[in-house]
Amino acid sequence: MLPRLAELRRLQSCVLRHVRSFAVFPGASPLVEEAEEVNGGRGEDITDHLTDLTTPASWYPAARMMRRKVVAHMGPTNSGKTHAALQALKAAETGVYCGPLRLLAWEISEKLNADDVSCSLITGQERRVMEGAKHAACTVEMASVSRQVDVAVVDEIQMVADPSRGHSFTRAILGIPARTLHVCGDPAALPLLRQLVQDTGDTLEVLEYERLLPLKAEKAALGTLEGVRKGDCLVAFSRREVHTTKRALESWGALKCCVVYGALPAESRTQQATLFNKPRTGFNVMSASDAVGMGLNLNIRRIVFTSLEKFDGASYRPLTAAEVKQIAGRAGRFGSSHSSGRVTCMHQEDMPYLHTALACANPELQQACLFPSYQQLAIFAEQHNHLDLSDALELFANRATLSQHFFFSNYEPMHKLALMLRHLALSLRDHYIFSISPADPEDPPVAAALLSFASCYASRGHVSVIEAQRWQLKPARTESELEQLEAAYRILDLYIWLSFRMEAAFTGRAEAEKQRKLVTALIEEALPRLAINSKALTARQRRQERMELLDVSRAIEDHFNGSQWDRRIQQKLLAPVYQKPLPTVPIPKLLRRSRKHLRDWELE
Ligand SMILES: Nc1ncnc2c1ncn2[C@@H]1O[C@H](COP(=O)(O)OP(=O)(O)OP(=O)(O)O)[C@@H](O)[C@H]1O
Ligand SMILES: [Mg+2]
Repeated sequence: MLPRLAELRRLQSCVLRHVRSFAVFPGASPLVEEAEEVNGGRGEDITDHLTDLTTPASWYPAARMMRRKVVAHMGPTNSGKTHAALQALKAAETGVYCGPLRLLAWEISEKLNADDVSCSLITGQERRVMEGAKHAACTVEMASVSRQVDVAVVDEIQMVADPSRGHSFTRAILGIPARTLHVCGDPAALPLLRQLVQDTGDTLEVLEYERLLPLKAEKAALGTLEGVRKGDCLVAFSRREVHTTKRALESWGALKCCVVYGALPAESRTQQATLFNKPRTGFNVMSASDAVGMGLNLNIRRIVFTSLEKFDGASYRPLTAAEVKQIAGRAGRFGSSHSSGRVTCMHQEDMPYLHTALACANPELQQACLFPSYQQLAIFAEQHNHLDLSDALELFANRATLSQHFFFSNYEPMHKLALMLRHLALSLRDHYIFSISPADPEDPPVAAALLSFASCYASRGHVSVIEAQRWQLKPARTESELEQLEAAYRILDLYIWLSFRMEAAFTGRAEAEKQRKLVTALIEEALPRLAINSKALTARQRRQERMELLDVSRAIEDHFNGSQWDRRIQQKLLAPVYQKPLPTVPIPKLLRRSRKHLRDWELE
């Protein structure tokens, strides 16, 4: 047999082996499966060009077999874009909605089911498959690129330029095989969208929208909290400030304050939004982080920025104009009880920047984010003497060639997790799944949980939610106990996410979902009751807390660098939260007790 042919045969079997290793995830609805698409259509020269990412449109054979009609709904926030796209989705025989947040996917699946369009919900952590449903609402990462539908909606497409998650939007826009693909987003994304549609050979129709209700920037800043009125949403950029603002507002007794922030479970954010939106609940103002910027339909009269700076993981930076507008645009939603939206700041010195940001158009997006599929990485690793995932990722990123309209995704978080796990006996596929999981390497308890899940899995091939993590589920009396509950939620969420991808090993999903529900109830029970006041911590306690966090992050850092855990620090990290025995109180009783708290201030 010709050597070339032998080489090809070997490669072909290698591709098939990797494709098969990524079976469609059990429980996914027929419309949705995740990232196991075949990197098809490139046949014999796959090794030479494996890191050639210059033609991503050719990665999606199912979409290329049809001439799709792309409809772009372009406009500012609150201009009816999603609403219009949903009308087409509801009228279609089959369809899928892809959004950036679980909250949005939830909201849309609720909306469609309420309108008698049976719609499944598929996110990384939820599978609510409705019997016979021909519609699904999913997070964009879960979009299928091999199942054909009549209509697909990809919402918030300006996120195609997001350095970490943008590649999922690029994959959805290039690869969903929909007869009609509706995309909604900011007009700044239009020139780049035109380029993507030109690459795919589809047709493009552009619909432009105006804000449905005016958004007015006030002239003067609020100055102090005394100026806060019902319907206001105060926006801060740290969990601590959100709670401190809540505490300060409630200290007068006139206002009851809901909270929304990223670390809060999605269910609790919805519950807080409902408390805020419904009349006569008594909760008439909101203290929120930028998590309020997308996904929740809120009855906000005015947005008050307590700051126009945020910490982006490395340093403090001013909000971009797009971020200011995304958040300000939440005021005065069409259909809410307000005839317009208003926006201001707490401090007068921020007002000029606010006015400038609101007045300027968002800079046009130049490039879409791109990341290789699992198959490409797996074959590349195999072709290079079976490199482990972290090395393969680095080498691939260094060698990748892209066209001028794309940039390589920020793979740092995934690389850190891959490094942390590289000493474990994991197959490439399992190492990849653990490394793309929604564990934030900068989130010590969750990173520690991932490490223990993966260690359990590598040594025993099985991970029960009770075995791998032990935490105390009890009503939170202090802010740090509330933070522990929020961490427990994220760890349960991570376990459930893994259980959908490694079902035979993570067998405690039902138990984890029950505990996640309990933790959510305990968090929601604590929020209105907890007197959180960062000043309550003495300077010594605050210093101690900061030292602990420093110790912990140093331990995690050591781990990333492959050195041994510092046993003392590991005990410090794991002992306070995870290694105490579960409460003797049986869970249902604890849940009833929490429910009793819930009833005390439940909605009328
Ligand atoms: N034609 C309409 N009839 C009734 N309600 C509408 C209509 N258009 C929009 N709405 C409602 O107005 C609100 C804002 O609309 P929508 O969410 O579609 O705006 P958007 O442009 O997608 O906003 P964002 O950019 O913030 O996502 C929603 O509650 C939506 O249901
Ligand atoms: Mg929208």
